[in-house]
Amino acid sequence: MNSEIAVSVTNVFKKFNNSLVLKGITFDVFKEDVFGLIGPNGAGKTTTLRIIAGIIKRYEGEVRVFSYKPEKAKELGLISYMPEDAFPYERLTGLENLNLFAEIYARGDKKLAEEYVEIGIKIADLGKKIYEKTSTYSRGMKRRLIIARTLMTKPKLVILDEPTSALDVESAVRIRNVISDMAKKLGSTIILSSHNMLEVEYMCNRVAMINDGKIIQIGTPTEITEKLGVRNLEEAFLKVVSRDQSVPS
Ligand SMILES: Nc1ncnc2c1ncn2[C@@H]1O[C@H](COP(=O)(O)OP(=O)(O)OP(=O)(O)O)[C@@H](O)[C@H]1O
Repeated sequence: MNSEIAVSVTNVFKKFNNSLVLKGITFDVFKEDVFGLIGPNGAGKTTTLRIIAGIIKRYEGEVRVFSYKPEKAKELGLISYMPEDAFPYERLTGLENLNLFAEIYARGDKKLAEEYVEIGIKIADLGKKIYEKTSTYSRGMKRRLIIARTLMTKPKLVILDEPTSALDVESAVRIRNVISDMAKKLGSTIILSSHNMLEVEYMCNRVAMINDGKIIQIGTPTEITEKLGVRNLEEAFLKVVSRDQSVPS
């Protein structure tokens, strides 16, 4: 496993309207990790991802992405971020969506744009549907196209906010496989968020559990489950949360 640090998050605090939503978050992500940030609704996953992606710029603490500040890493094109509510352009076909983004990211290099699209078509794996307007796509197909669009430019850091939320089992499994597969093939570092702990256990080599703006466990899924003497990450989460709540602060 690679032990070079891709992303470091050190003692990060974030307030929204005087309400503290991140309460001193610290973790490292290693190069080529598929790193899962897991926790319940409102725990602070999206806020953390948006800070790493260079979208939220005001916070306390230090974040580095390949040694750069997130804004700089974003400017250098090192980060590709997929928000939870990302959708393709519905008036365009799947292929036109991929072409559009490939042209933007290739900055005039036609050959590179073609290469991106070729990779995108493979990742999306939509068959003939790729030639149809995305307004005719199911939710799972749209998600596959968006993930293809996010990964096809071979970014050094891919950030996926809830990549499989609201998908049926079959679509979720396909997307999980694409993510695990592409991480290996493209050599990208991937950070994803999810509240589905079992899926994260399957997909990620390292995870951080976040609850109420704090990291409560970090490690490989096996390290965490063995340390806590439980069968899976769901049980681990419940055990840590109930233990924390039973200790007066
Ligand atoms: N722009 C904002 N303004 C005010 N409060 C915000 C803003 N963004 C997030 N919050 C609050 O910060 C907290 C953490 O939200 P965040 O979206 O990071 O959680 P999450 O773990 O991603 O949740 P979910 O799983 O529901 O997407 C929540 O209480 C949320 O209401």
